[in-house]
Amino acid sequence: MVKAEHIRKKLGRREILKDVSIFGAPGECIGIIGANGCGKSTFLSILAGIEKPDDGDLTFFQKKPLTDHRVFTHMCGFVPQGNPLLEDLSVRDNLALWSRKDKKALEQVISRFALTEMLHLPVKKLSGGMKRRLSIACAAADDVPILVLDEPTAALDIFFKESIHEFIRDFTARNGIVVMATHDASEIALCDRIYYMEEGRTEEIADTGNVLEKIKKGRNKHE
Ligand SMILES: Nc1ncnc2c1ncn2[C@@H]1O[C@H](COP(=O)(O)OP(=O)(O)OP(=O)(O)O)[C@@H](O)[C@H]1O
Repeated sequence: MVKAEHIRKKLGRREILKDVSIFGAPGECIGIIGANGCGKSTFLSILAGIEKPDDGDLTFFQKKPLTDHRVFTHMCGFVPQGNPLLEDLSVRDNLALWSRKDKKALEQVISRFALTEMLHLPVKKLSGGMKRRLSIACAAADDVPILVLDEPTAALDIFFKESIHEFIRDFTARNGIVVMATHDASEIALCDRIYYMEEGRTEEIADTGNVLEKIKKGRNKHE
């Protein structure tokens, strides 16, 4: 399982995260929603080991990543909001760079993400949708049990969106845990558990039918 408890984080002088807690069991897709700038990306980068929290704790399947950083590497794949790929390198080289897998296992990832045709291409020649798909393939290449995705399908067309949603469904069906920030209603529908973030705090939303109403209220408060 994934557990974040009472995470706090200051950026500059502002305390962006004041008390953020989430829980995810194997096979669950966890959604983090909330208005722009509420701190979703900051929290996800802590969950993926990119940033350190000022306070609070993380547990990944009884292991403590904050005291043993290797736990992040072995258990967690991360797709940040921006493009993490090296643009001048080929698709194959990006996959090899991100993964510790042997050649045979890598071939399976290439086939699962339908990347065969473009392996030799430099990343800079790919469309935005293909780059996103490749970023997720890189994050998932090592068969990690946890995937942290920051707005995985933002700005993608319906075809790419659906192919990434299919991957998320397949990953959780194989008992993986996905934690993702999203503003997308079709993605919210994929989630088994949803946390609403506002003013640096999270609240689990029991009635997922209420989600859009909640976002609207939060937005009005800030206008
Ligand atoms: N390095 C930094 N120093 C100071 N403030 C920062 C820094 N990085 C981000 N912030 C601020 O922290 C707040 C939270 O940003 P964050 O990107 O985590 O929000 P978000 O919920 O992911 O937003 P969005 O939905 O737009 O992606 C924002 O107000 C942002 O301006």
